[in-house]
Amino acid sequence: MNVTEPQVILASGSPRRRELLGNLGVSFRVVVSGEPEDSPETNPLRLAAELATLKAKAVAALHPGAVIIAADTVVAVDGQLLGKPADAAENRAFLEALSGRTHQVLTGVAVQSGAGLSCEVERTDVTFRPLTAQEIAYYAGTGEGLDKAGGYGIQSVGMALVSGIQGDYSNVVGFPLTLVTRLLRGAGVPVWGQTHSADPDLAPQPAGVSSA
Ligand SMILES: Cc1cn([C@H]2C[C@H](O)[C@@H](COP(=O)(O)OP(=O)(O)OP(=O)(O)O)O2)c(=O)[nH]c1=O
Repeated sequence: MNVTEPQVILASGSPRRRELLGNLGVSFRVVVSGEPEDSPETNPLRLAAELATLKAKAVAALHPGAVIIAADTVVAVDGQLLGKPADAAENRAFLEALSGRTHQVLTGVAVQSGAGLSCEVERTDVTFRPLTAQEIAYYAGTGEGLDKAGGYGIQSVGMALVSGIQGDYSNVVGFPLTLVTRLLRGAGVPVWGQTHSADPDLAPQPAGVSSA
């Protein structure tokens, strides 16, 4: 790492986020905030932004001077919020709610740096094919969805539940790479060796909450 580059901290215990941030060629270390992810917020977009901001600020308070990046993923179907299922029974209930429908995956990304806090939310629409009771019981029995919002993992066995996706795939896995790239570059962190991009979609934008 160049000595003038800011120190980057990923405020997340998620192995998916660690792997995806590594793919961007960013040198970083991991510090998990341990903040409880509790909020009375019922709007999925605002909830994702609020929880990502909470995680980033908790770690920023302990590491002033570093650039902190945090994220939070929530799933919403027909106005119902689905977090991580508590057990296999709740995982089955989530899969029943998602079966044959299109749901929204929203990931809030918060970057705290000397320039302040930037937080935005990326949205991807995912459609599940209609599932039989046997398929729901089978997938819930794998346990794959228990540590994941919505109770499934699109990157693994759960891919077979999905009939369509509209938007950024990496967002569903919990780390929307186009948004992450833009926010990190806006905070002066090189991604693939660059702090700027000719692509207008990747140009730094004013801080705020928006959906794609
Ligand atoms: C829908 C879906 C979610 N997920 C994951 C992404 C997130 O890691 C997780 C949602 O929980 P989060 O609370 O966003 O993240 P986390 O608890 O895993 O990690 P941390 O709070 O420390 O950053 O669900 C998948 O991996 N695949 C999927 O298809």
